[in-house]
Formats: sequence, C-alpha cells, structure tokens
Amino acid sequence: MDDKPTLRARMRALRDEFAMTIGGVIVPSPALLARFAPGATLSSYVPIGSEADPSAIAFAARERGCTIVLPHVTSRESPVRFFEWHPDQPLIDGPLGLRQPSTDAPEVDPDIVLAPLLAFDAALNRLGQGAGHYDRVFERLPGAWRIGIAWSVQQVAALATDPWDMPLHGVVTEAAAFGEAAA
Ligand SMILES: Nc1nc2c(c(=O)[nH]1)N(C=O)[C@@H](CNc1ccc(C(=O)N[C@@H](CCC(=O)O)C(=O)O)cc1)CN2
Ligand SMILES: Nc1ncnc2c1ncn2[C@@H]1O[C@H](COP(=O)(O)OP(=O)(O)OP(=O)(O)O)[C@@H](O)[C@H]1O
Repeated sequence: MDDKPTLRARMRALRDEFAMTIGGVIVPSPALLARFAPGATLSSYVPIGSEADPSAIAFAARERGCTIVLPHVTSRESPVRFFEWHPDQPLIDGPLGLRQPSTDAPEVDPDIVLAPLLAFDAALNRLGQGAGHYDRVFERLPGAWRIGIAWSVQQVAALATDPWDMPLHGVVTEAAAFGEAAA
C-alpha cells in the first residue's frame, strides 16, 4: 500500500488528466436531495485545480432552502472556519490558491459537509491535501453529515488510515453515489 504522500502525488496527476479529458458534472443523488431542507446548512467549496466541482449540489441545496457556507483558512496550520455565502457575493483570493468567502459574513457551522478529496476507498476513508483541515472539522463537528465529492478515478481499493481519520458517510462522483449518499 502506498504511503499518503506518494498516493497524493499519483492521485493529483490522475485527477488532472481525468478533469482535462473527460470530466463531467457531479449531480446530487436522491439521498442527498432528501436531506436538503430549509434550516439545514451545507458547506460547499470552490474547486482548486482539477478538483471535482460541487456547485450543482450546492445549487440544489440552495433551491431547497439550505444556507450555503464556504470554508475559510488563513494558512496550512490554521483551522477551517465556515462563513455564509450567497452567489451574488465576491470570493476573495486566499492562501494555497484558494478563493474564499468574506469573513464579514455570519460564521455558521454546517450540518452537511461536502469535502474535497484526493482519494477515497470502499470503506469511505478519505485522503485529503495533508494539512488535516477537514480532519479537524470532522472532529469538532462529529454530528455533521460528511459527504466526499470526487471524480470516479479517485476511488482506490484501500487507503492507509491514521487514528484521527474519520470515514465519510458517503461519496458522490460523476458516475455513482456510495454509502449513505446512494439511494
Ligand atoms: N477547494 C478546496 N477548498 C478547501 C480545501 C481543499 O482541499 N479544496 N481544504 C482542504 O483541506 C481547505 C484548505 N486547505 C488546503 C490545504 C492544502 C492545500 C494544498 O496543499 N494545495 C496544493 C495544491 C492543490 C491542488 O492543486 O490540488 C499546493 O498548495 O501545493 C490546499 C488547501 C479548505 N478549503
Ligand atoms: N483531529 C485533529 N486534530 C489535530 N490535528 C489533526 C487532526 N487530524 C489530523 N491532524 C493533523 O493533520 C495532519 C494531516 O493529516 P492527514 O495526512 O490525515 O490529512 P488529510 O486528511 O489527508 O488532509 P485534509 O483533512 O487537510 O484534507 C497530521 O499531521 C495530523 O497530525
């Protein structure tokens, strides 16, 4: 089994190739739509590089009355905070190539977290960028519904896990839905 840094490099290359040649749209599965109700807060993200784009899912959540929040970090070391965002509001260039919400907006923790990832496995373990940003979100918000968003080529047989890794509840790709996201 590859260690995490080796796998990250391989999955970044695979994801770049897939997004450039095939790509697709990640649409919300019926199981996701069933959770989108007024009063729920969903965390989306603004894709960087060839990350799978969750915006069709965020759009559906907004249409169904959910509040949309986006993650905000100030560095690799700082924790993620979530700020409300509306489509008419600008995004601000941040560290690590990120485009982020304004921190003047209300800070609201999500009930549903759409998490970007580099790889996921059949047990719904998640490999991220390696800064532990979402790991720390998941520890702080154990009641949140954790849904990975990915291209199908990001699925691997089995990931090496660390004690702090919390598995996802579901994953949605352009081709399929897994775990609690499947219905
Ligand atoms: N779109 C998006 N937003 C996100 C994350 C993410 O992975 N993707 N995060 C997830 O934790 C948090 C930000 N943390 C990050 C931590 C490390 C790197 C990073 O190492 N970036 C690489 C290049 C990334 C790429 O092109 O895939 C770099 O700077 O070399 C990026 C974001 C919150 N917002
Ligand atoms: N719950 C936590 N609290 C504090 N530090 C943590 C926590 N989870 C992970 N970390 C730290 O974050 C670092 C990166 O962890 P890991 O390699 O699992 O990141 P990742 O899950 O791939 O990335 P990310 O969550 O940023 O997308 C580790 O060095 C670890 O010590």
